[in-house]
Amino acid sequence: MKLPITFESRMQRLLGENFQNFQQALQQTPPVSIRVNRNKFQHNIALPQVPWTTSGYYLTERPAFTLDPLLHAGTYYVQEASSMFLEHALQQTIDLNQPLQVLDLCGAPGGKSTHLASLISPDSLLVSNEVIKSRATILAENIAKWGSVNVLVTNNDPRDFSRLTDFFDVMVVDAPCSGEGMFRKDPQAIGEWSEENVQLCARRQQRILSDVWGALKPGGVLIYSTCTWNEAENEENMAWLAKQENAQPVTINYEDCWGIKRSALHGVEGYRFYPHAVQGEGFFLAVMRKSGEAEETNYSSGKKKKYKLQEAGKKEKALVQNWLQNPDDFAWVQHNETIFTVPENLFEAADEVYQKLYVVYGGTQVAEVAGKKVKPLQPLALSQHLNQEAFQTQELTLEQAIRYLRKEDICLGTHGTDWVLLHYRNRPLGWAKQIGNRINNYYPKEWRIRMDLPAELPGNSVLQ
Ligand SMILES: C[S@@+](CC[C@H](N)C(=O)[O-])C[C@H]1O[C@@H](n2cnc3c(N)ncnc32)[C@H](O)[C@@H]1O
Repeated sequence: MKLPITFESRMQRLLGENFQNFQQALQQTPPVSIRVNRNKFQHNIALPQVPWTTSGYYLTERPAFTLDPLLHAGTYYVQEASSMFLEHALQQTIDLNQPLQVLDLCGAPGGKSTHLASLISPDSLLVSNEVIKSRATILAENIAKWGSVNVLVTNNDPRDFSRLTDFFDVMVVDAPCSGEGMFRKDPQAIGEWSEENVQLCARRQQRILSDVWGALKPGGVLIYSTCTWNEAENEENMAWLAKQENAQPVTINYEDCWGIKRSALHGVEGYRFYPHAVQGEGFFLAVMRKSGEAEETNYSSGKKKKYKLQEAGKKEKALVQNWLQNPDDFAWVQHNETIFTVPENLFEAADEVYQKLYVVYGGTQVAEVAGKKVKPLQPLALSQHLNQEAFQTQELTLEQAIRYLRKEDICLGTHGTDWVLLHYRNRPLGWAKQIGNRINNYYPKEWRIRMDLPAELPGNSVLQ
């Protein structure tokens, strides 16, 4: 691997005697890791654990993830191990049992957002944002697969968040960066690297931070991360924020044996992940707290409030409400023919977000209703709150599951005239409609597996 000279000399200065180990580590195969959705998969997992999270595991090799139906069922997410340090950083800075309003500003494809969705309490709201439209669609797909109901996916520019003053208790900014920490995993990134691009990224990150800073409550916490090592995009940006916006650095404690390097510059602390010292890719994280104290949130303006979220019609709701467990815990909302839910106690906060931002996906999409015709929607199949007893279910073999996920015809040898919830290893994958002895495949076209199949399908899921 040929590294740019200016990058090499900077790393030499940063790492001193460890530089040679660093260079050697860059020649090795990157570790592979997954994070398990404990709301969907509770069994013991006999794999080595990522030390800074309770749900991350290392695999010994990279399997063909796309051909594992359990990935599509949202039982795990393929995520680089260093990034999972977010969990430890959050646990050290905030009480995750209390109701929180959390923003993941640079959310796609969804690694940190699905992690946050697992960490926050059920009465907390996560707004997961992505500025690039096509990437926001992928983010929404991954959120729907994870199956949490308390997440809204938005597609907004950071500056739009100025409409939500003092709204969030926690803000995660996993900023677009020059990607030095990804050189091993993605050698193409080396060709795109330049000192000018580093400076450009650093300025863009400052712009992003000042655009969203007003949306963080006084006393709230910012978690800033990048997958790069230069100081301009990391400690220097945090020092700039401390000076510019009156933010205080927060110290994170952790085990020395984890191999994470603590850095300090201009009084700001950061946490650095190098491939020769940790089992993971390059990563930087810092935590800052906004000065001041939050005031109690009060959404009502005194006048009779006009909501953007419209209650579902009584008749429509009656047709579908037993499709979720504990239906009274949810506000049932209707937009045209689509019925979806958000947790009842988050309705006001969710409505505020719908009023101020462009929400591309919210809560759990349950059904489309037209007259007496109802069609269950894919996110319902993957929801953590689905009431499976309301449906006929059918277990698929691996081959049938892959055919279903490719949106091909499948033959089950069954008869009937109803919706069928298809399972793989007891976990819902999606819907089909039985019409006589035929099965209509309702897997979303945009989500289908497109890769060519190998001569033989891999027998085991990584979760076995
Ligand atoms: C490092 S990636 C985020 C990865 C994500 N947090 C995860 O864990 O899966 C950075 C994201 O920032 C988005 N982005 C690019 N330019 C941006 C900008 N000017 N403002 C906000 N986000 C931006 C990119 O589209 C990309 O999805």
